[in-house]
Amino acid sequence: MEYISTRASGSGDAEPLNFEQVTLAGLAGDGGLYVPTHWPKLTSAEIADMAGLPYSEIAVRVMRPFIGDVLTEDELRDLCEQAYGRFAHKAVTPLVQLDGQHWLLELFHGPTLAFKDVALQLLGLLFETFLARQDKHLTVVGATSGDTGSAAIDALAGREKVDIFMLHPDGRISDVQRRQMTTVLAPNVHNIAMDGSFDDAQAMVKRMFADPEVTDRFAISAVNSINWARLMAQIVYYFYAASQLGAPHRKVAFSVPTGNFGDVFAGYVAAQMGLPIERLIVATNVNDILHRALSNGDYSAGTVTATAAPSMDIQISSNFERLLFDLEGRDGAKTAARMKAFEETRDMQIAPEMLAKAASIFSSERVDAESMALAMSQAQEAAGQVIDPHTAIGLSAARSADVDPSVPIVTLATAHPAKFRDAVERATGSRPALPRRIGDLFDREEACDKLPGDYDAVKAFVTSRATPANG
Ligand SMILES: Cc1ncc(COP(=O)(O)O)c(C=O)c1O
Ligand SMILES: N[C@@H](CCOP(=O)(O)O)C(=O)O
Repeated sequence: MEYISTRASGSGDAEPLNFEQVTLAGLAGDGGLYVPTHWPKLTSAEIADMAGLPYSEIAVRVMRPFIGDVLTEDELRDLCEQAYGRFAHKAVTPLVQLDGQHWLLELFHGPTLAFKDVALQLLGLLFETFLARQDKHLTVVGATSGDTGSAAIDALAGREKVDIFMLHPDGRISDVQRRQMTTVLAPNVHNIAMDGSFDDAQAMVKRMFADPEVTDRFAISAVNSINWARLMAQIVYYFYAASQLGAPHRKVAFSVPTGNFGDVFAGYVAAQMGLPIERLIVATNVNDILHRALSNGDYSAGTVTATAAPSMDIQISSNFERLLFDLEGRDGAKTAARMKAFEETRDMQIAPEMLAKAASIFSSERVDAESMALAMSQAQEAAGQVIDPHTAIGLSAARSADVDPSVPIVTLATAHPAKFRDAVERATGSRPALPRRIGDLFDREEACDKLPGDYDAVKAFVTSRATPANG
C-alpha cells in the first residue's frame, strides 16, 4: 500500500510513501494529511469469517492491507496481542445492549479510559518497531483536549528514542484528564499547559511540522489523528461491532461523538472497505462546525465554547480534510487551494453536489447541554448504564436520528464516566468512582510547564529540550 498527501499536486513531485514512512512522518510536508492511494476492499466472505474471532485477530485482518510488507502478518499479530492485552476487558471493546435498537460500544477499557488507547497502544509499539530499524530519535509533538494526551503519554512514557511534548489548553480539561498526563514523571514526557483552546494548540503543532528550523534538526511526528496510523487502528472496532450484530448480512448504523472528525472518518473508511454501514451519525456538542458543514455546507470556524464534554470543544476538525479530498474526486491541488483559503479566512462553503455525496452515508446532529444531561440520566434510569458526557452526546444523537427501526444503532462510548465525574454527578446525582488502577491519581505528584499561547515560546521550549534526529 502506498500513501499520498491530500494536498499532493499529482504532478509526480512527491513520491508516494509506505506505511512505515507515513507513521513516522505524521503529517505531510505540504501541510496535507496522508491517505492511502486507494481504499482496500474486503469481500463479504472475508467479513463473514470475522464472526466470533478475538479482537486482535480482527485487527490483523482489517489493518494488514494498509500495512503492506513493512510488517509480516506474524509481526503485526504480535503487536496487536501486546497492545490489546493491556485492556481491562477480555473483549477489548465490548458491546452492551440498551434496548431493542440501541447499543453502546465501550471503547474505554484501555489504560487511560478513553477510545484513544485503542490506537495509541498500537502506535507506541509501531514507533518502537520502526525506530529500532533506523538510527533516529523521534520528537512527538501533540495537542490534546484531554484524552489523546493521556493515551499517548501512557503509550510512549519511558520509551527509548522518543520524546513527547503534549500541549493542552490550560484549565479546559477535567482534573482527571490533567492528572493522567501530568503525573507521568518519565524524563521523555513534557507536559505543557498553554493559554488558548485546543484549536490554538493544534494549529501550533501543525505549524511546527512546516517550520524548517524545527524539521531540519528534529524528526518530528504526530500522535493526533492527523497521523494515518491512528485512524487505521480505529477502523477495526467498526468491523468488530458490526460483525457481532450480523454483518455482512445485516446493516448497522453508528453514532459517533465527534470533534476532530477522526473517529467517524475511521467509520467512513470501514464503509469504503465494504462494511455494510447504513449511516454514520456525526454527533457534535454546541461547537457544531461539523453539523453545520454536513447539514448546510457552512464550514466556518466560530470561537470555541467550553462545555461539559471538553474533549469535543473543537471548531477546526483536521480530518474533515480527508473527507473533502474524497468528495472532490481525490484532487490534491483543489484540496490544497481550498484548505489554504480556509486557513486564511476560517470560512469554507461546501458545494451542494459534494454535500449530496456526503449525505449518502453521513447525517449529523447538534446536541446541547440540556439534551446531553438528559441522555446521561435516561441511560442510568432506563438501562442502568452510567455514561460520560461525550457518549451521552452520541446517544442523544442516535435517538434523534432518522434511522429505520430495524437497523441496530451502535453509539461509540468514547470515555469512561470517571474521567468526567463532576459532569456525570451534575446530570445523574451520583459520582463515578475512579477505577482501581488509577485509584491513587490524586495522591500523585504533578509536573507541567505553563506557557503563553505564543508559537515562538512553544517552539523555544520544544527545541531546547528535544533530542536532535541523529541523537
Ligand atoms: C471522549 C472523546 N469523545 C469523542 C471525541 C471526538 O473524537 P474525534 O476527535 O475523533 O472526532 C474525543 C476527542 O476528540 C474524545 O476524547
Ligand atoms: N479529543 C481529543 C482531541 C482530538 O485529538 P485527536 O488526537 O483525536 O486528533 C483529545 O482528547 O485530545
